[in-house]
Amino acid sequence: MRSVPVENINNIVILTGAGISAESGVATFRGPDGLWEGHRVEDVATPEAFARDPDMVQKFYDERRAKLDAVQPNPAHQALAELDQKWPGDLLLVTQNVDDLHDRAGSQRLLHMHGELRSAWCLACGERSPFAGKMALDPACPKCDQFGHLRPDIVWFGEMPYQMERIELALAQCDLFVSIGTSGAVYPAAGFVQSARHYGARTLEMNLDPSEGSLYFHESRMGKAGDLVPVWVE
Ligand SMILES: CC(C)NC(=O)[C@H](Cc1c[nH]c2ccccc12)NC(=O)[C@H](CCCC/N=C(/NCCC(=O)O)S[C@H]1O[C@H](COP(=O)(O)OP(=O)(O)OC[C@H]2O[C@@H](n3cnc4c(N)ncnc43)[C@H](O)[C@@H]2O)[C@@H](O)[C@H]1O)NC(=O)OCc1ccccc1
Repeated sequence: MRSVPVENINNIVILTGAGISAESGVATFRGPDGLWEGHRVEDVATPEAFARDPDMVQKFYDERRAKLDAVQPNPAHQALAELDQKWPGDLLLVTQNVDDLHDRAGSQRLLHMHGELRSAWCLACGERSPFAGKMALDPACPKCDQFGHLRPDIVWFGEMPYQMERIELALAQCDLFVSIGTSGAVYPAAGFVQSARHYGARTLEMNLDPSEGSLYFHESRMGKAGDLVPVWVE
C-alpha cells in the first residue's frame, strides 16, 4: 500500500501517551518508578477494583489529580497546540493521558480517549462534571446534588474507550498518523497505527525507546518528545 508523499498531507491524527508528559514530571506507567510500580493495574484501574475497594481507588486518582497543580505543559505539548492553531487541514489529537497538559497548552481539536482526572462521573444521574479536589471525601454530584455516587471519569481496563467511532473515522481519513510517547502496549490505542496504514496513511513515531508497534511505522525517531516534537512541527 503506497503511503502518501509528504507534500500532500491534509488530514493528521496524532496519538500521545504518558511519554509526552514525562518531561513535565508526570509519572509514566511502565517506566522506572512508573505508576504501576506501586500498584498492580488490576488493583486500581478496573471496575472490579472500584467495586472491591472504592476508597483505595479514589485515593489513587485523588493523588494523581492533586499532582496536576504542580506540573506544567512542556515544549512538546506547546508545539502540538501551535500546530492545532495553524494546521489548515483536519487534525485530531487523541491522547491516552488523563492529565490536562494538552488542554492547558491550548490544544482544541483534542480527545481524551481514556478520560480525565479533572472530571467526575455521577453514577446516580449519569452526568459528568469538571472536578477538582478529593473524591474520596464523597462529595455531592455538582449536577444532581446526591452524595456518594461519583467515580473518576476514567476508562478502566475492560471498559470501552471514549469516542471510538470518531477516532476510527479520523483514522480512515487521515494521510498522516503520528504516535508520540507511547509504549504501544494497551489496546485499542496500540492498534491505531495498523488501521491508519491499512487506509494508506503515512506513519511516524517519536519515542524515547522502541515501542511494541515500532515495526508498523514508516519512520521512527528516537529521543525525547520535548526535543523531537517542536522540530517536527516547525
Ligand atoms: C495491558 C493490555 C494488554 N491490556 C489491554 O490492552 C486491555 C485489554 C485488551 C483489549 N484488547 C486487547 C487486545 C490484545 C490484548 C489485550 C487487549 N485493553 C482494555 O482493557 C481497553 C481499555 C484500556 C484503557 C485502560 N486505561 C488506561 N488509562 C486510564 C487509567 C489510568 O490512567 O489510570 S490505559 C493507560 O495505560 C497505557 C499506558 O501506556 P503509555 O501511555 O504508552 O505509557 P507507558 O508508560 O506504557 O509508556 C511510555 C512510553 O513513553 C516513552 N517515553 C518516556 N519518556 C519519554 C519522553 N520524554 N519522550 C518521548 N517518549 C518517552 C517510553 O519509551 C514508553 O514507550 C495508556 O493507554 C494509559 O492511558 N478496553 C477494552 O479493550 O474494552 C473493550 C473494548 C475495546 C474496544 C472495542 C470494544 C471493546
